[in-house]
Amino acid sequence: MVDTPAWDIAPPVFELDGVDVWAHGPAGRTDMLVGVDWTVREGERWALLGHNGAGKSTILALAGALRFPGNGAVTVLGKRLGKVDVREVRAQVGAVNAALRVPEYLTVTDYVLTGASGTVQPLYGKYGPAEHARAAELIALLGLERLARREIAVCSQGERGRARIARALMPDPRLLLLDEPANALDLPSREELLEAIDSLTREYPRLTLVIVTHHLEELPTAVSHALLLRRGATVAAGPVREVMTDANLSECFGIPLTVRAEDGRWAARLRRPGREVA
Ligand SMILES: Nc1ncnc2c1ncn2[C@@H]1O[C@H](COP(=O)(O)OP(=O)(O)OP(=O)(O)O)[C@@H](O)[C@H]1O
Repeated sequence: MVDTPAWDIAPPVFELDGVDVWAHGPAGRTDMLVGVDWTVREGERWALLGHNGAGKSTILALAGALRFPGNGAVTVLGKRLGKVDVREVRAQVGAVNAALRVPEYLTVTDYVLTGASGTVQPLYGKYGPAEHARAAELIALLGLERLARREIAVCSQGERGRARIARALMPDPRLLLLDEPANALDLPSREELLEAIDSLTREYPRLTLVIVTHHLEELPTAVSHALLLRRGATVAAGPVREVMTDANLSECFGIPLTVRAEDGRWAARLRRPGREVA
């Protein structure tokens, strides 16, 4: 066997080393993450899968430098949380959460431009030709060209979702976190969004992506790796084809599942005894 040369290994972008996270509430202590080790390297596109309450959002909060671990070490873009100014880290991480409100009165272009200043309101004096050109490029990449001058108020949920991603990409982040990007989208909107994410990864092959979802059907073909969580602990992590097995997914979601891959897209359904698919 030939060893992989060191220069072939992409640098880590996000690392968890023995991470525990917990919280204390009226009902006592809740363990949110338990002994999680995870390394995400530049250009990898990870699916982060798990049942409700598995700890997915907690991991995204660590990756976005929005919270600290109780035990263990978290390193984002080479910076160890707790030892650096988190604002420096946050500026290089794009986070997209479908639950966040988008200002309705802005046009798609103005909304995307606000990503350059990291503000809710546009700061027009701060946007020069470079920012306008980048906004136009991202709007085209996310398939929103026709809507560039349209107000967000009249955009569909799918269009808003793609605008959120374009906005998050304005500062040219090295790590992009997508929290349930296809949540509540109808089928055409979901497919447009997944196509847009695939185009994005072709255009920016060094961009590192983490996509959180409960549904395998909501994963774009670009996904290269998967981390499966159950009750805050890792079930499996690694290249998507090795990890997304019936056994691992069944353990992850706590029900017997049959998993299929077709043209890079994934689907899962309940395995019924005596009705196994050949
Ligand atoms: N502030 C808190 N205090 C106590 N428990 C919390 C707190 N925040 C989250 N939790 C609990 O930690 C666990 C992990 O939550 P997290 O939001 O990371 O899960 P998730 O996988 O993102 O879930 P979902 O798919 O429902 O969004 C859950 O059991 C949740 O109830």
